[in-house]
Amino acid sequence: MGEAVLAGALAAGWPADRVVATTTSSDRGQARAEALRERYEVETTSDNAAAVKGASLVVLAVKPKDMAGLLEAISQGLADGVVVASIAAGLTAAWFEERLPAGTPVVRAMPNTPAQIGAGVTAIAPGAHATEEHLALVESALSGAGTVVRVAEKDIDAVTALSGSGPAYVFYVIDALTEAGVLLGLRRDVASTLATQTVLGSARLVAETGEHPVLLRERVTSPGGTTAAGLRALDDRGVRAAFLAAAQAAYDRARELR
Ligand SMILES: NC(=O)C1=CN([C@@H]2O[C@H](COP(=O)(O)OP(=O)(O)OC[C@H]3O[C@@H](n4cnc5c(N)ncnc54)[C@H](OP(=O)(O)O)[C@@H]3O)[C@@H](O)[C@H]2O)C=CC1
Ligand SMILES: O=C(O)[C@@H]1CCC=N1
Repeated sequence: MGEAVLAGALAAGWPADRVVATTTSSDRGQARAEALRERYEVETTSDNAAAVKGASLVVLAVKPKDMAGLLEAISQGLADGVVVASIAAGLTAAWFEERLPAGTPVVRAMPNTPAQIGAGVTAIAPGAHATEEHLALVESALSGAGTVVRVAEKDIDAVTALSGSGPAYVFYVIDALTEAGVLLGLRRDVASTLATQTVLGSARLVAETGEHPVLLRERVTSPGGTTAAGLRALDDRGVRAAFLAAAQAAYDRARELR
């Protein structure tokens, strides 16, 4: 996810020669550093404390369990006026503020993996010391990865459950539709193309017409036709309730991560 944020910042016009990406010093981390240098022509290092010196924006993209150690390593070296943005699930702005020098502006961000192709959606929310100017800086870094929306921080766990985790639900649907096509005798590659383009086209239709999904669904559903039969099977199996339960479970899990 950190790489997607990096690619987005460069796409948004942040100059590569002013961006430093950090990795671990493990073999895997070093291989990743080499790949990042080749792909993006940015400086890389495994010295987080050195990387943050003089930075105006520090984006933290490690797993929640690794965040406390990372903050310990960088806190002393942060420049005055730096903005710290975190993309970690669960960890609140207050959690960061407790571990950073007093008054550090913190912005919480929740991107999603379509950011890799500039088609992500990211919600950002200010911590206690973050101003409009700080939010605008973070937004400018993330805007190359897709749409950016602003929310109150109390809503970030809900965002995590919906759009942060959401691509996985959609991939699950694409995979299930592909299997359904195979079950009905279609070749796997044909079924995969049909399932993928159906999800892509339907999402674009919602986004580009601005019409309500219920109305668009009704237009597909001819009286006494095939779609009505298919939708009844989804209702009979509680698929809508399953999506609500999935979002609730993801939300609850985000709150357990702190
Ligand atoms: N995946 C997703 O869809 C989304 C993830 N997030 C959040 O993004 C964060 C990262 O998740 P994700 O990308 O999936 O996880 P990954 O494990 O894929 O990425 C984390 C990366 O951080 C590196 N790392 C760990 N410690 C350090 C360190 N001290 N210095 C530099 N690099 C370090 C790891 O290196 P190594 O492998 O060498 O240990 C790894 O490459 C999480 O907090 C998650 O909640 C947010 C939105 C969406
Ligand atoms: O699964 C996770 O914890 C992360 C956060 C949002 C998407 N992936």
